[in-house]
Amino acid sequence: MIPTTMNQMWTTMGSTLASFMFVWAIIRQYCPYELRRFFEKYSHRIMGYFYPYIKISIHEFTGDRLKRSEAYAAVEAYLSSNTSKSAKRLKAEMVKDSSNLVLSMDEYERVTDEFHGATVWWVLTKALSPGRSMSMSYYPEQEKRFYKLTFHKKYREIITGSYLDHVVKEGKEIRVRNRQRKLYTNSPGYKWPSYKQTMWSHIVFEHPATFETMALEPEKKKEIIEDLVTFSKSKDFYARIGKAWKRGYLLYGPPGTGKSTMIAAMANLLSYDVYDLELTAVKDNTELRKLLIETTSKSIIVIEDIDCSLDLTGQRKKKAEKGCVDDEIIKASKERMKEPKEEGGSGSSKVTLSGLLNFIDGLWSACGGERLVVFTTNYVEKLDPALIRRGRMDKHIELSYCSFEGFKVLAKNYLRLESHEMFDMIQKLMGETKMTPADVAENLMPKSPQDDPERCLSNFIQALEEVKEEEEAKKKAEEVKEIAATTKELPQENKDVEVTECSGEQ
Ligand SMILES: Nc1ncnc2c1ncn2[C@@H]1O[C@H](COP(=O)(O)OP(=O)(O)OP(=O)(O)O)[C@@H](O)[C@H]1O
Ligand SMILES: [Mg+2]
Repeated sequence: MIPTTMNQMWTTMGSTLASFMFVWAIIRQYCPYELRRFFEKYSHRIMGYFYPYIKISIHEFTGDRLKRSEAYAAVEAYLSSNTSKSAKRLKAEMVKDSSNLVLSMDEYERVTDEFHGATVWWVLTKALSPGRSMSMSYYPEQEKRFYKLTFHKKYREIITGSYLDHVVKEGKEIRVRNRQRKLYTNSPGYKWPSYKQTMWSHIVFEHPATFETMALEPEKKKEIIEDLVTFSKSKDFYARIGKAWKRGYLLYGPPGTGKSTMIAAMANLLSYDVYDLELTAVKDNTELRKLLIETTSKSIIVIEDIDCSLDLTGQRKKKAEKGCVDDEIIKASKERMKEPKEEGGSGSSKVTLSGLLNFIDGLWSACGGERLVVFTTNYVEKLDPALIRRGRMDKHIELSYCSFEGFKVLAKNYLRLESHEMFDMIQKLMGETKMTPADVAENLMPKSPQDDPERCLSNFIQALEEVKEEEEAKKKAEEVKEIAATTKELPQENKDVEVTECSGEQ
């Protein structure tokens, strides 16, 4: 009895559908456009009464088509991790910079997911993009891809209330876990517009430096780490106080004191990407702004040796004296550009101090959020105060010569020694000399297989003694020079006195 009823039901449904399709084909063929639209609209409504399922689409690109949707990327990550076991047709891709094949569901593949008793179906679909206009012709993608989520209307609240949040949250976590961090640099001589969608080139960021391996006083290290971690967790705080979620760090100190190493340690601590901005390769302020817009959140924007990048020092004073600041800087930059450049340099940077100031904390700098801006310099006193004032460069960190505490970190890293009888001697010598962490590290490095920790330590003591002797000799030479200068000046002073006296007598 039941099979007969089922058969009858299927037959009725089939014939109804066939009639509907027939009518629809006729309407499509012969009806004017307005009537077709009208029919489409109402047929969807009618279908809505009988069709118990709800569909949600998550498109790959957002409205302006320049930026990939974060929701799409999160869903993609969620599905490739959670459903690749159940999908029957999988796509294997060698993701750029990765050595492994990454599996994800193939187009039109349908996978099922369960959440708190609700069953949902995901399909990856594509449709032709309506934006195949001339203006978009240089974008290679012409197809709109989107995920379609289907579920019964009785689960509406669960799905829209918590399932979608769960998918996006888990997808984002998966992306952060699997993410290979990148080191970006701006390519000189870049032409815009071009087939490339970004002005940055990148490689995988693989620097091994960490705060643990950095030679730094423990309190200073702790303070910097706490500052960074607090920043990374302060999204709500920055929103509450009405400030863009970014922070500036100025790292200054002599060469070889660990400024670049600290940037790598910062990136590793927070799992941020690094944008190493070569300012001399940036054509002008507009290009600088474009570069800024293209940086992503969770990143560190670095300008190394800011004092050498462009002639940005003390230009504000000249403004008051000579008029237009920009003209002065452009002139200075041009002079610099006449000098032989490294290969690849654009040789025509017109970036100005005001452009750079806007880059750091102008209106555009707020887009994206969660970014650190780091400047390094060997000569902090050369920089324009406007560039490094608090608010732009919020934290100034001086990296200086190696302390005994710093040496202990390096001895642990390089020689696996936490203490040794020679340490007292080293502590005394380090108190009397100035050696950069880079030099200490080099001296502790074993140079041959026979170099055991003791030999490395005695080599280091020898190096310290040599530095001490050099410093003492230099000091003595300076003292001699000073004495010579004063004794040279003396007769001159006496002569003046004599002349005065003579003239007084006359
Ligand atoms: N504080 C430090 N802790 C551990 N290693 C250090 C430290 N400072 C320097 N080094 C070692 O010295 C090398 C040079 O350091 P780094 O490039 O960070 O110096 P820098 O301050 O950026 O120099 P410059 O001003 O010339 O750019 C690094 O490869 C690192 O191994
Ligand atoms: Mg450096």
